[in-house]
Amino acid sequence: MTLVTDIRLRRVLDSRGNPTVEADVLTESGGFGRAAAPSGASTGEYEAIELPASEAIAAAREHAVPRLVGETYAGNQREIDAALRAADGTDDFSKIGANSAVAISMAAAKAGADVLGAPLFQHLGGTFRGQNFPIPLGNVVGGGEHAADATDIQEFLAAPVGAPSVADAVFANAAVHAAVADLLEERDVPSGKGDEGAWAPSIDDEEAFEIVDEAVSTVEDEVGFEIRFGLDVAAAEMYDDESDSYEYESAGVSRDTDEQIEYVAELVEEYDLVYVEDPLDETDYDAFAELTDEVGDRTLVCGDDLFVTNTDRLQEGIDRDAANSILIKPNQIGTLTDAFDAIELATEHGYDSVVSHRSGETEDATITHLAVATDAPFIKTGAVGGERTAKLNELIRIADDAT
Ligand SMILES: O=C(O)[C@@H](CO)OP(=O)(O)O
Ligand SMILES: [Mg+2]
Repeated sequence: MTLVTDIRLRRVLDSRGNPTVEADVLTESGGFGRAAAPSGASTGEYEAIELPASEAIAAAREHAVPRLVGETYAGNQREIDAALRAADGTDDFSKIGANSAVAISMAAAKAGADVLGAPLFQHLGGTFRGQNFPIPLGNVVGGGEHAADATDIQEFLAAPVGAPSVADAVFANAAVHAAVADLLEERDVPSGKGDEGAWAPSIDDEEAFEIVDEAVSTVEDEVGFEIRFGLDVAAAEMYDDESDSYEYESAGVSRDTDEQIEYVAELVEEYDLVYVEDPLDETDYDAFAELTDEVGDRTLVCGDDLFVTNTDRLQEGIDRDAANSILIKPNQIGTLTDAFDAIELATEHGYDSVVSHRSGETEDATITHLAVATDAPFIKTGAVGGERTAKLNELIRIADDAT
């Protein structure tokens, strides 16, 4: 029934206005799945390779499509993803592009779910999924690679940890986003938005901490449940190899590795941060381990560029006690199978998984289903903006049993 009978690939727009790969997968019994690849700006050095969309499409048509059509079953995700890997033949999908691979992988999963008549999260995670929901981490202020002339820290993320329901959590993050706008206006700070819809004012990190802290407290008082916040430092982007230091350009501050560890530990303390992603360079397992030793009992120390959803890199982190959570981005590794394997390895070793969007996104909501399917405690997918609300609204629908 789920025999793949056709795969169509096309270029569509992502949220930054760049071309990305969209895949349609059709099956023998009329099953249909469509998915599109997202795209990062602060990409990790060890990520799978994204090719220009037209190149990725041409390569996938030549090498992957003939191996999948008439040969594989959309209901068998491991078989689909193994065929994609075999068609590519490299470790990093540099032949067909991780963008083609992930679009086909996700579209096949949707086609499989369509034939079975099950919601995608249930097809991926089994019949007992759909009872627990991830807490959304909402980007409310940001800079780094996502906006010019804004904060050095890439993302300040609202975390409605005490929300009684998914919808309450989603609306709380939007309210924090709105409260930040009010505070910026009070301070006469003009602001546009960055790639993920977060405010991107021309302020330094210190001022951003004050504003986000106040916005979170204000909304917490309004809604009556606990809201905390966290960070994606994206420290690899500010790390300078030659001087072995972290350069905070808007504040005009430079920190060596020990100072960076102390600085982040102090931030965790002062703001009771619930989450700290990529606080250190993507190659520095030792520094990650030191910080985790200091604050890992109080906060999630999450590896994004450090682990790049790769089980080898995660295993190394586990062996070295480098962190206590992993960011999961299917396009960083190329297939849903690989993303699942990373989540399973993480869970086995007590690491929390945070399923994540990219800064360049589409209306595709596969990551929401992946988060529910794997019982991930958090999902990072912005707070506002159509390509972000596509995921958040899907989460509300899943919780409402309406997918
Ligand atoms: O660093 C990150 O975590 C992501 C998503 O927020 O950004 P990008 O997609 O640019 O890598
Ligand atoms: Mg990150």
